[in-house]
Parts: sequence; structure tokens; C-alpha cells
Amino acid sequence: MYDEAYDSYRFLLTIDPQFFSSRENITASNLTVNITPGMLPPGMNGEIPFMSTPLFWILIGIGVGGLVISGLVIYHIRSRLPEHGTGVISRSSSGPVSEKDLTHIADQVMKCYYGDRNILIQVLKLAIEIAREGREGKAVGTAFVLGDSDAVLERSRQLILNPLAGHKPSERLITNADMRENIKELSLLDGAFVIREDGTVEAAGRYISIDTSKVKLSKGFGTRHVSVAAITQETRAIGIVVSESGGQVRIMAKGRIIFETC
Ligand SMILES: Nc1ncnc2c1ncn2[C@@H]1O[C@H](COP(=O)(O)OP(=O)(O)OP(=O)(O)O)[C@@H](O)[C@H]1O
Repeated sequence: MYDEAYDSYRFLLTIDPQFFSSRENITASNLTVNITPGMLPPGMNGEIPFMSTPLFWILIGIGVGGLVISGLVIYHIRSRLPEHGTGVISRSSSGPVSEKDLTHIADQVMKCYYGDRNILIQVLKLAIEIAREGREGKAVGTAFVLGDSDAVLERSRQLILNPLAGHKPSERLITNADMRENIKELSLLDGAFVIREDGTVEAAGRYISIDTSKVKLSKGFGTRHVSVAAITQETRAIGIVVSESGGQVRIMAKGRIIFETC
């Protein structure tokens, strides 16, 4: 009786899991009582769980791969673009820089700069004028390193004798109209301007002589940009670079470009 029942239903019958765990003797009578034809307990119906199928692992692989690729793309975009955006002032613009433009840029830069906002605006204005006007009909490139000037001077050297040496601090203020004209002339020289937070121009023709290996600017920038980025990484200064080749004005802080004009 037991053998017949079990053999004829062995692919269809369900054995109650509790049945074998109980200490009762297995007898033909209680076996038949606990066998329910056609009823399969949950999880024992012969289907392979989805998590064990190759399709599941393929989908997991696609998901993880997608996340990794998205992360790499975002990292690449972030390392290429300025952190705070691109400016509104185009190289082809002419005329004076509007207060609105300057305010917009200064707002962005002051997030990374501890110095005087008005002095910052004066330096920006001058840099933008140099980028737009050039000198003697030619494009001019130069760089301003603003703030933390003792630390900057320690990490740089004169390329030529400092043309500003011997002039009174009051004559060397960036807010002084004569000084601004002088800076435009001196921008033809190699090297950078070093400017104190209070607007005193300490030096022109300064060569930044520090290790640039930790700078993470995207490829394509030359030594002017890279060395200014490096000095902003090592000091609390910000850098304002006028590119001779592209005409953009780029503002740098903490080793990164934080703003650039179009
Ligand atoms: N370490 C430095 N410190 C100060 N000025 C530098 C330094 N390196 C280069 N310069 C100045 O930058 C000028 C241009 O150099 P380079 O072409 O390599 O820079 P760049 O970043 O491509 O700038 P640009 O976009 O203006 O061409 C040099 O002639 C020199 O006057």
C-alpha cells in the first residue's frame, strides 16, 4: 500500500517538511496521511529562484558597470569645467566691463577668497581690460596673484629687476589710475604681478618657481596657467590669468579654475 502510493505519486506529491523532522516512526499509515497529492509547499515547487539565474547576475553587472561609467564621466566633466561656472564676458565684447558682470564674477570668487572684494573687482576689471584691449594691436597674456603676498613672494623670483621697486606703496595701489596704466604697459613683460590684499602691487615680472606636479588642470594649459594654479594650491592667494593664446580671463583658487570668461 505504501510503496504503491509513493511510487505512483513521487513526482506529484508533496511531503510535509514537518513530517520527517518529527520523531514519530515513519509508517505506511502516517505517510499516506501526510502526503497531499498536487500540493507543493512554498519554495519547493521545482522553480529556480530568479536570484540564481544568469539573467539576474547579468542585470546586476550592467547596473554596477553603468554606475561606475557614470561616476567616471561626472569626474571627468568636473575636472575639466570650472567649479563655479563660465563667465558672461566674451572676448569679442568691447567697451567697459559692466558693473553687473563684475558683481556676478566677484560673487562667485568671494566664495573662495578671504580678501577685500573691491580690490578683487579692481584687479578683475584690469585683467578683463587687458584681455580685450591687448597692447600695441597684439593679444597680451599676463597673470595676477592676489593676496597672501608674503607666501607668494617666498615661492617666486624676479625674472627681471622689479620695475615697481622704490615706488611708494601709495603710488603702487591698484586703484590708482596711473598705476593701472603702468600695469597695462608692464603686462608685456614675462612673469606675474604680485598684489597684496590691500591692493598694493608688490612686484611685476615675477616667476613662480614651485612644484606644479600636484596641479590637476586639464591637459592643454601651458606653464603660465599651471604655475598660477600651483601657487593658489600652496597659498591662500587667488590667481587671475589672462591668456595670450585664447584671450580668456581665468580665475583660480585652491589649484583649480573657478571662473573663466568665454
Ligand atoms: N612659472 C611662471 N611664472 C610666471 N610666469 C610664467 C611662468 N611660466 C610661464 N610664464 C609666462 O607665461 C608665458 C606663456 O607661457 P605658456 O605659453 O607656457 O603659458 P600658457 O599657460 O599657455 O599661457 P597663454 O594661454 O597665455 O599662452 C611665458 O612667456 C611667461 O611669460
